[in-house]
Amino acid sequence: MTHLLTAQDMREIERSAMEDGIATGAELMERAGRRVVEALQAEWPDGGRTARRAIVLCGPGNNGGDGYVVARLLHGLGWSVSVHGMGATEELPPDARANRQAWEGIGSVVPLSGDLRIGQDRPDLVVDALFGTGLTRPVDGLGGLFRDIAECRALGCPRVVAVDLPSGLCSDSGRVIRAEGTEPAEAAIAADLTVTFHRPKLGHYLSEGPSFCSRLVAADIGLRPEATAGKGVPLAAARAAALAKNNASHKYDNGHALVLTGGSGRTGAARLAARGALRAGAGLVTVGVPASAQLEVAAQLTAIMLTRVDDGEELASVLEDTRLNALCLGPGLGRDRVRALVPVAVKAGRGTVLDADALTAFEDDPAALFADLHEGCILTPHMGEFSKLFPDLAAPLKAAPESGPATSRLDAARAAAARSGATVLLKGPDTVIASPGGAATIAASVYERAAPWLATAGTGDVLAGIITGLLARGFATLDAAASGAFLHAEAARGFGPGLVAEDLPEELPRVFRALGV
Ligand SMILES: NC(=O)C1=CN([C@@H]2O[C@H](COP(=O)(O)OP(=O)(O)OC[C@H]3O[C@@H](n4cnc5c(N)ncnc54)[C@H](O)[C@@H]3O)[C@@H](O)[C@H]2O)[C@@H](O)CC1
Ligand SMILES: [K+]
Repeated sequence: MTHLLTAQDMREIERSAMEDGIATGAELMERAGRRVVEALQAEWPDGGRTARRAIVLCGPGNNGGDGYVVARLLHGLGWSVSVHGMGATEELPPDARANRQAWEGIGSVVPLSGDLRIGQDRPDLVVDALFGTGLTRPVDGLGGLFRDIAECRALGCPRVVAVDLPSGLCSDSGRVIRAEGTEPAEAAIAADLTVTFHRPKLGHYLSEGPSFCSRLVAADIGLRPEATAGKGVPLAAARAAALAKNNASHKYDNGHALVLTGGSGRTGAARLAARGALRAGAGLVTVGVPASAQLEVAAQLTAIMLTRVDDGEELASVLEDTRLNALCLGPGLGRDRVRALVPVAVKAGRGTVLDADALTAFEDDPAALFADLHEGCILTPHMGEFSKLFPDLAAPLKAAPESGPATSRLDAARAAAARSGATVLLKGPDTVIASPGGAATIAASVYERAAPWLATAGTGDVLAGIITGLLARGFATLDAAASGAFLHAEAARGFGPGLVAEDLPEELPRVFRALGV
């Protein structure tokens, strides 16, 4: 399982490797530079043609040190290399200084100026080694150069390789560190390929990270895997063994999910969720319908059962059946029904997914919702819904982050989980899932797992249903949310272009087969 690290984690891993004599800083830097060159050769094998020209931009720290290694190695491969550097040689940290001096034995270092325009030089490659995990404030005075690089890159030349991280991007949040009023494109360099070291960082996966990194390679620089133990946040993945069913099991062994619908004309979202719960493997799924919508829903369902739930009292009596072990409220529920049904559902103490209306109906009084939430509850907001329930936690995500490490979506989800007492799944291409105790997972549909067709109406309802189905099957809360988000994205990827929400549950059998379930 891949774990995403913070900059602090990485510094600790590097420090312990040096203290334990695993490698010196100079060795790590040499390997880092070498891995970058290997990765760009593997990415662009056509780099073997003659007239290869690179501009290497080197910053004032160890990221810049890696850049001086890359410059030396590219020169050794016959490239024509120009180096533009920040800071004076004697001010650089020791390993970076040594590598700059080694480069100075080969060529010059032009002081980096914001007036540099790469369009005039027409290089094949720009190596961005300005800032990596040490970025703490907006990059100053280089906006014009960054815009120039972006404009040239948009025309197809040069290619841009980022060393460790695109400069300007915050390693812990994936947000561009920038002054209020500036655009991300003038505060960070978008790359075609990003080569990071040892393990990916949170910033490669969260927020703007993937769009600035484009392609991500995590290269081995000889740090021990054990050094990472206990560090980082795992990327969600599905475990075939956990998803498989026992051949001897009865339908009730796989739980009974109850999904509550809205009134007449508003039942589609809950039916989508119910179908998701059934395909995720719940033994039985029942939809709870108000009298006004009973006929409409009955006409649409076959394997899914139906029971009448008009108000809180009826819900309480339905829930006397303790075999109903997972509940889903929100999709299409309608605000009036939310206020009547959510408190009863939550107090029943079952695994409970609250989505859509079940969240926004508490906009005026989130504390009223949080008061009864328990560890079996999962809130599944997208950013708009999150802002309504947790406006103070959403605010720093909307403002330009002027210093690093910046508040991340993970920080916000963790704080929301702690406050609400429920697991919070904050939806996006970088879905973050946090439980009240601080445990977290990231279910990212980015890079080779991108699922752009998921951004369509009704897909969130299916996600709520899949998670409810997994809760019914007995998955622990965080695991249900993380596995549900993973399966949901895999179903979207498997179906591909043209996907609509109805396709997601029907794609799950193929996802299970591909996972070896
Ligand atoms: N940690 C590790 O295990 C390894 C780190 N390496 C490289 O070292 C990098 C981290 O190096 P550093 O910690 O020196 O940090 P950086 O090289 O990212 O930044 C250099 C320094 O610039 C200053 N700074 C921050 N924001 C600034 C801004 N906006 N304008 C001007 N100065 C600013 C800070 O004092 C910072 O320490 C990694 O990204 C990676 O490229 C590699 O050499 C290999 C191993
Ligand atoms: K960089």
